[in-house]
Amino acid sequence: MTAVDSSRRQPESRGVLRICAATRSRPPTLELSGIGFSFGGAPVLSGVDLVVAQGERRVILGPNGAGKTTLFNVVCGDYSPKAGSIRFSGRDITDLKQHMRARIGIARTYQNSLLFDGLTVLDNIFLAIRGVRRNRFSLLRPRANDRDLAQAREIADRVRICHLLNSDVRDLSHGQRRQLELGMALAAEPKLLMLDEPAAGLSPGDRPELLRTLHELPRSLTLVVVEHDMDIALPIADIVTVMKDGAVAIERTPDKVERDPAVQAIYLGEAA
Ligand SMILES: Nc1ncnc2c1ncn2[C@@H]1O[C@H](COP(=O)(O)OP(=O)(O)OP(=O)(O)O)[C@@H](O)[C@H]1O
Repeated sequence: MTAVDSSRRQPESRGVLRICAATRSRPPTLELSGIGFSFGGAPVLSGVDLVVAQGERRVILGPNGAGKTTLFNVVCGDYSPKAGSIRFSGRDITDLKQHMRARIGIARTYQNSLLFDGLTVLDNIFLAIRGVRRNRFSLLRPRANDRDLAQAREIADRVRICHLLNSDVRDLSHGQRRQLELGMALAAEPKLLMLDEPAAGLSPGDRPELLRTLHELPRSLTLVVVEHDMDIALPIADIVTVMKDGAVAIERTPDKVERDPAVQAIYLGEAA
């Protein structure tokens, strides 16, 4: 992890800076500095500083309403921050449009499914690939040896649903739909992948599958994950950021999170 402005950091962050020398030595992929956002007059994010190194797995925890999803929306361009700046691979993207952020390598999933019901798994991934290509408006039916179709099959394999290629997505289980969403986010070949509660609603049987898929993602990919389920969150995290009241409250390595009294106090609604 790399500090945006070490003079403004909480004392808790210094331990992480020492511990995470491995990730600190890599260049930052995502740098948020002083991010502020409000709905109407109600502040939701204030002074959020966050730096995620290339290839790092960052998990963001925090109680309901802490601002985690809003932060995702600001990074991906769904919302414009009212204050602060966003840098991606060294480039200031604070004012860049959402579709351009996707094109330069930022992909995300949402808490709720965003799939093309009525189409097959293969069609969904194929359309996600074509959606980020410059020639995406081609009306020609793809040939059997189409490069994008081959890539769609590879992605289905990577997210463990290659046996479902010809299934209508309406017939998939919730867990299979979440795996497909992950595949569709990977279709853009992102540098930064942001997953919003990937384990939400998964059955106990689906969780190990998700965990395996996340572990197998290439280490060149930077991952930022909001997840309430500690059994998913902690095994994949290099660093855990805990948010409270729209700000970063704590940064820890995953081994220090579960028994940390300050983290427990945040979840129990006490002063940290
Ligand atoms: N569209 C909106 N309009 C007004 N207020 C909103 C809107 N979306 C979120 N909020 C408020 O902003 C705050 C932060 O919400 P957000 O969804 O970012 O929190 P979160 O940490 O992701 O919570 P959860 O874990 O429940 O998903 C909450 O108080 C929420 O009620």
